[in-house]
Amino acid sequence: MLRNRNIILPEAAKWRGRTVALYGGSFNPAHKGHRRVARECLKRLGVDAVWFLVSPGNPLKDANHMAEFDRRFDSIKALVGDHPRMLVSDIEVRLGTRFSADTIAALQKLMPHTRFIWVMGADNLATFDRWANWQEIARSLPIAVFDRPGYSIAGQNAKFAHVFGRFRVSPEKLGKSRSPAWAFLTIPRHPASATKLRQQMGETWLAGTK
Ligand SMILES: Nc1ncnc2c1ncn2[C@@H]1O[C@H](COP(=O)(O)OP(=O)(O)OP(=O)(O)O)[C@@H](O)[C@H]1O
Ligand SMILES: O=C(O)c1ccc[n+]([C@@H]2O[C@H](COP(=O)([O-])O)[C@@H](O)[C@H]2O)c1
Repeated sequence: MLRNRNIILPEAAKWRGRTVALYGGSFNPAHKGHRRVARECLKRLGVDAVWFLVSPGNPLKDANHMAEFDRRFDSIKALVGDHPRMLVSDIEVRLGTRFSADTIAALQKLMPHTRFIWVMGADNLATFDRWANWQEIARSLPIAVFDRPGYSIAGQNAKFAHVFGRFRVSPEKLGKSRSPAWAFLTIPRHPASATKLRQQMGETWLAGTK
C-alpha cells in the first residue's frame, strides 16, 4: 500500500514557472554522495528544487540485490530530512513507469509549465546508450552529469558524449539551455557508493526485505 509520501501531482501548480532537477536513483541504500549531488544542483545549476525519484527497479540492474521500494525510499528520505528544496518522490510508482524516458514524458505532459533537468552520475553516462530511448531523453531535457571516482574517463568517452558532443555546455549555462544540452560537473567528487555500503553492511541491508 502506498504510504503518505510527498505527493507531487496535486501540487503541480506550485511548480509552475520553476526549474526542477529530476534525480532518479535506486538508493539501495542512499549515501552522502547523493546528498552532495543534490546540493551542487541547487548551488551550481540554479534549479529551484531537486526531486529524488526513487526507482521501482532500474531496468538494467539485478532485482536480487535490490531492497524493497519502501526501504530505499526511507533511506534517501532519512538522508535528506525536511529540506525545503529537496523532495523524495514515489512518482514512478504512482505513474507506473520504470523507464526514465516514460517518466520524463509523463511529467512534461502533466506539468508543461515546469522546466525539468535530468541528473545522473558519470557511471550512468557511460552506459546511457543502453537506456530505452536515450536519444529521445537527451532531446527532451537538459542533462547534468556528475563525475565520480573511477568513472571520469568512461563517462566522458561514452557514446552519448560523442553523439551529443557539440551540445555540451558549462554547468552555469545548463539551466537556461534548450535541449539537447548537457554539462559535466567535475568538482567536487564524492567517493561514496551503494555497492561499497552493501558490502560493508553484509546481509543486514537486504535482510527481511523480500
Ligand atoms: N558518489 C557519487 N557521485 C556522483 N554521482 C553519484 C554518486 N553516487 C551515486 N551517484 C549517481 O546517483 C544516482 C543514483 O545512484 P545509486 O542509487 O545507483 O547509487 P550508487 O552508489 O551508484 O549505487 P550502486 O553502487 O548500487 O550502483 C545515479 O545516477 C548515480 O550515477
Ligand atoms: O530508462 C532506462 O532504460 C534506465 C536504465 C537504467 C537506469 N535508469 C534510471 O537511472 C536512474 C539511476 O539508476 P541507478 O540504479 O543507477 O540509481 C534511475 O532513475 C533509473 O530508473 C533508467
